[in-house]
Amino acid sequence: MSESNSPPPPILEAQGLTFAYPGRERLMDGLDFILRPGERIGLVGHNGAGKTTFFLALMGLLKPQAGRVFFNGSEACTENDFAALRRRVGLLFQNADDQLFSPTVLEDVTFGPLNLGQPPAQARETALRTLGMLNLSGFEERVTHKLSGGEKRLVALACVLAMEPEALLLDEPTSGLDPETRERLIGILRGLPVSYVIISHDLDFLEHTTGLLCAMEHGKIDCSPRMSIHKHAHVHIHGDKPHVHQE
Ligand SMILES: Nc1ncnc2c1ncn2[C@@H]1O[C@H](COP(=O)(O)OP(=O)(O)OP(=O)(O)O)[C@@H](O)[C@H]1O
Repeated sequence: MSESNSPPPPILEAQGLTFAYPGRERLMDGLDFILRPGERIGLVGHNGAGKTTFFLALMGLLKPQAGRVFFNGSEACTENDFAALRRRVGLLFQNADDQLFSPTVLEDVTFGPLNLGQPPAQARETALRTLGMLNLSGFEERVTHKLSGGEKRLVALACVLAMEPEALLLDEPTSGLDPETRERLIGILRGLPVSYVIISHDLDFLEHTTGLLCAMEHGKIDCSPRMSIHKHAHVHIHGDKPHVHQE
């Protein structure tokens, strides 16, 4: 097969990640994971399983004791490599306050495009367009720290999307959202032309926004087909494990 016919490399790949916080048991123990172009993955697992920690390792925000991370087929080794990865992969933090730091919404959403080198007028345009896409027009001059929890979450998502990322890592995006906003988020995610991984305990949300379900347990991630959410499957929590009834 000629090189041009070979499939594109995974957007993100983790090989053999191993990590423990000092004095704690291992949260990742030879963990492998692949996000391919076009894939939308739901990641479930009990509280404290290490899902957020895994995202931080993928982004280079935490250094595993062993293992490798690849971005578009190239290994990310240095801090510069991970900085480049972070310009192309958006992480929505579990806590929106970790994402928002500017006085106003517009300043916060403009920060990413400016950082990517867009001239101020273009960065402002990008930010306004992104806010509009999320139905947040009119929020531009709002004081970020005075927003409600759900509003903060959407503004944090706007900050991530304004960078026009190739892939998204979303850590519990529905927490704090009312049913209407949650529905709006489902529509937004379904319309995005990006691959993503969503950590969530909300299996109904994952059923609507992802095509593959993976579970993190005992330091590894299992994405075997039996975990997939099928169109007509009934999904619910069985014990602390996602449980899928086949037709
Ligand atoms: N900086 C830290 N130092 C020590 N332990 C930590 C640190 N950060 C997280 N932990 C612990 O590591 C474990 C895994 O945390 P993590 O947030 O990755 O889990 P999670 O699967 O995302 O959980 P949840 O579903 O509750 O958000 C937890 O027991 C947590 O208390």
